[in-house]
Amino acid sequence: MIVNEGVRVKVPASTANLGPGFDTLGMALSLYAWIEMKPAEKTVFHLYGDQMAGIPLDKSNLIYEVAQSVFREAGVMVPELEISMYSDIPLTRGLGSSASAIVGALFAANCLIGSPLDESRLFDMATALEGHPDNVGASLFGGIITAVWDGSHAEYLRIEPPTELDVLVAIPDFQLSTAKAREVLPEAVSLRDAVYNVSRTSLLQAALASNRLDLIPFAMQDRLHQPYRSSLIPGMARILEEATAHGALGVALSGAGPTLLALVDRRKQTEATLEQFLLGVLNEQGIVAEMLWLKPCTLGATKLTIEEDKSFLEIIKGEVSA
Ligand SMILES: Nc1ncnc2c1ncn2[C@@H]1O[C@H](COP(=O)(O)OP(=O)(O)O)[C@@H](O)[C@H]1O
Ligand SMILES: N[C@@H](CCOP(=O)(O)O)C(=O)O
Repeated sequence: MIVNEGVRVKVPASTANLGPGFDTLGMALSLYAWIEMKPAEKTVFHLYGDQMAGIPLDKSNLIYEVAQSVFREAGVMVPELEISMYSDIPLTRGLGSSASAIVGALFAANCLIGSPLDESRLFDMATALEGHPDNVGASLFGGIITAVWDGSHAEYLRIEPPTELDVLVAIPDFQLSTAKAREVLPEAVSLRDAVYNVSRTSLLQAALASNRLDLIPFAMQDRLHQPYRSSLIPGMARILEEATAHGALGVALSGAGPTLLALVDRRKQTEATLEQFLLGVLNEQGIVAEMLWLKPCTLGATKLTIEEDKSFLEIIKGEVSA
């Protein structure tokens, strides 16, 4: 099998659990990570950007481990790698940094050895590693992903995001790991709560697939995880309750939090009011938050052409400022 000299890939962030779609419905967002992977004499890492603090620089690094799982699966040996990564996706905030790292590593490693694994296999491997398909599906395929996972295989349908949909995220200045945010969830829920979520997830998917933004306010609520996680994010309960009165189509915890995400109809021009409301509520609770306006990202993981005369960092600088 041919091992290429090097590959560069770009991967979007994602929001999991979109509205009522707990562990099911994800959307790719216009915030990115870039990875360069090359075979090397000795493994070395170059991590750039404010978001990479604390990431291991040895073979326990997630990107390295995931790449090796691709090589094992394909029956190829590439034991030593030079890995460069730059990311604008904040760590442990509910915007899918781990999913983007897993997908980026799988995709880059597969490209490096001539893409012997198909997308479906990469999706299964990514879901097994992440534990749920919504984040990794969105980062791999882009757009809005509705997915099921049977423990060994993930199946999905990709929905093209409505063109008028904007996304506001409020990213609190504290981390909340997915593992910690899963500990507060109950083992079982009532039939009533299950029906509450099933009906809204069905309506939300149909509304997104048919450009019916007007139905989103009736379909974004959740009873499977948000009520239990609410105590971990001061101000969240009020934001979930009142954001639609301040111009959001709907609001949700992004992934396992602490980021809060609002869906907005661009034509309504409610940006300033909504932003002030979200920030005001969080500030009242003593929480500093970064507010970012994003768009749904229609592209998933993408291989970039390597321009021989440009370094990894030059490419990133060009992309980030574009
Ligand atoms: N580029 C990366 N390289 C190595 N590990 C990463 C990378 N990005 C994320 N991770 C791991 O994923 C963890 C965050 O995952 P998680 O708690 O699921 O939050 P989220 O995915 O929402 O950011 C980080 O603490 C780190 O261990
Ligand atoms: N469905 C998962 C989603 C975790 O997403 P992340 O972006 O916070 O890693 C959950 O809610 O536990």
